[in-house]
Amino acid sequence: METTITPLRATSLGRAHLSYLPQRPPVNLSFQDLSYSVSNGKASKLILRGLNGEFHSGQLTAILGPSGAGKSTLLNVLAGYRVDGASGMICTNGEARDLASFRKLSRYIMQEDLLQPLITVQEAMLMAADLKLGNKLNKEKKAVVVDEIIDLLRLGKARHTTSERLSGGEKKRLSIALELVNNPPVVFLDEPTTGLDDVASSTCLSLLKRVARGGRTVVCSLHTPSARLFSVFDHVYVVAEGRCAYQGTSAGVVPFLRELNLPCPTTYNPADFIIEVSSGEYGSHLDRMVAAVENGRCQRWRDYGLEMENSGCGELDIEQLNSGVISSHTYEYESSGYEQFSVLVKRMALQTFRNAGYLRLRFGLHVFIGVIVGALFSKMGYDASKTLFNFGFCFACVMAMLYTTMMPVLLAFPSEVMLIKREYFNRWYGLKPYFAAMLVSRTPATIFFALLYLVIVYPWTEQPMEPKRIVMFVTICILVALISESLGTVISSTLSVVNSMFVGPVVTVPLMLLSVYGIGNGDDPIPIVWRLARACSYMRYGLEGLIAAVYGPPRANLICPDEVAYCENRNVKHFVKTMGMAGVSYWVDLGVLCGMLLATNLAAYYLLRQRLSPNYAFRAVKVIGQFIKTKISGSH
Ligand SMILES: Nc1ncnc2c1ncn2[C@@H]1O[C@H](COP(=O)(O)OP(=O)(O)OP(=O)(O)O)[C@@H](O)[C@H]1O
Repeated sequence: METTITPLRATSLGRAHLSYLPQRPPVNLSFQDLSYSVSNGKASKLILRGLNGEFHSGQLTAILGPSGAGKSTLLNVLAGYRVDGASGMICTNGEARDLASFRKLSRYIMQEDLLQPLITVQEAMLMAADLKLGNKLNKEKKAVVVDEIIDLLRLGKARHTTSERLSGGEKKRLSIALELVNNPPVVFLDEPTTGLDDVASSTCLSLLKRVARGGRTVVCSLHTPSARLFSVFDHVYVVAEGRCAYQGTSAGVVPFLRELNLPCPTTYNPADFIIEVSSGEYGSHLDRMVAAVENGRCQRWRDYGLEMENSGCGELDIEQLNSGVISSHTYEYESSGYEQFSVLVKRMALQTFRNAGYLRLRFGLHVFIGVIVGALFSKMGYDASKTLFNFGFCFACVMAMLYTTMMPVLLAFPSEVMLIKREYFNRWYGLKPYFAAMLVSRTPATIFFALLYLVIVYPWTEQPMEPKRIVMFVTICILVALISESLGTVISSTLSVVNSMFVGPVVTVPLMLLSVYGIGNGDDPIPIVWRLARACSYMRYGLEGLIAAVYGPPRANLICPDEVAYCENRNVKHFVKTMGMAGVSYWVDLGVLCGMLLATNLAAYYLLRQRLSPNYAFRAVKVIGQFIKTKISGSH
């Protein structure tokens, strides 16, 4: 379908005045014999059992059911968030769903409000508009779109508040607002009222109903809504034990149950009652309910009471739709890779500068470590009686570069991945622009802090003040810092914070030990296995590079203090030989470090891609991992 952008008239409902948004086709969603199972290594567990149903555009649909019934799973499968393990047919407008095309048309708002921190509502909305609408609209029109959505979701008062300071309800509304920016025809929401009080839930649901009235298919999974909230829904789909226990209007619930000889007490909330009945609190009636609605096939209750309520979708003035066909949609992003890159760099830079506390902490940390290292190795650069200690200084620099850059990544990146996952799934941007923006935005800070540390320690420890040696030393330190940062990204791109913090040291300690393996051996050869293992340690190349920068030829003999009778390591060449680094070339080390930086970044990119959309090999590895985990936990 050609996406045309025309100003839309205000709807006759006078509620959803959205101008300039791309017109989209209405999307009716239906599914037949939908099953979903998970394998836990030993056996597979059937979670959804042959469900059928239809969710129409212009309607607000609730998926209800007892806890553990399969509501979120159904939503995940319909949204395409979970694909493996699903069987059956999912159709859009009567035709088999094409997942890639469907993802472009649908948005999934997850239970947790994963919002970019330190960005105001207005900024977040404008950035979302830049990413999702590209250059099809000029700045002024994008501002109009943003203002209208902010008004629609009543976020005007919080316009200049940063996302972490928003209330629970405002966060939820911002999550919804961000996904409405390019007018998606289908919106899925997992538990949109969780954590909200009754008033906030009511506001949220009536806003969603307005969104639906704009012609979108809005589907939410919900726990037990109050009777007032329940009546807001146009369509209710009850799931119990992975089967459909009711499908129809909210008004149809009571007569449906009455027909099955399950009269709802007049003072009772019908939503609570149908959930209690389906969960077996009044005996086992689930089979009868499932049979009465033919596991979701029966349409008898679909329009029940709609004439009375005058709220059927037939009454709607759905102006934001046109008659396009979905299948001819292009799968491209609305904005170019470069546009995505520049918006993301701007967003990341803004977040970095606003995070003053973190910047101050990082600044303080580098100064603190610089002072400690400087004091420990004070004036040892020219002192022939302390040459061995000066070697220790070079090693300390490698360690400082390793831990000061890797640890923040291990701590912060796993949460960032969750955010990327949401935005990537909802097609805000591609991974390449994101990854490039991440590298561009974080590298200057890494270089700045490495320099801050070196400005303290280099002169304090009296290393040679020759410009060439300084540049060589600084370059190696920066490369070690950048590799450590990328290695942190490799580790944390697939692991949780806890696991990352565990795996980080587990990976780096052997690399650290290997970097000093064979030191002091002089010319004695070390076994090939250890040589090969040592070749994998970037810290080894870092250490060699620093030694070459400081002691590489031409360097005069060191000064032996008067009070010391004999300085064994006065001759630099002799010292380097004793350390087993006689044949070391600075340029080879530099080249290998550059290669390793490239390799770690490629690995980080690959793993992040697999985390966001895993290929078969990666999924197989995950299943094998789960299998091993089950075996291990089963054997205890
Ligand atoms: N990956 C999985 N492995 C094993 N069991 C799973 C997995 N995912 C879901 N389940 C099980 O499937 C059932 C349905 O889960 P789901 O999250 O869809 O329920 P729900 O209806 O949304 O529940 P709640 O209202 O409590 O959030 C639960 O019993 C859950 O334990």
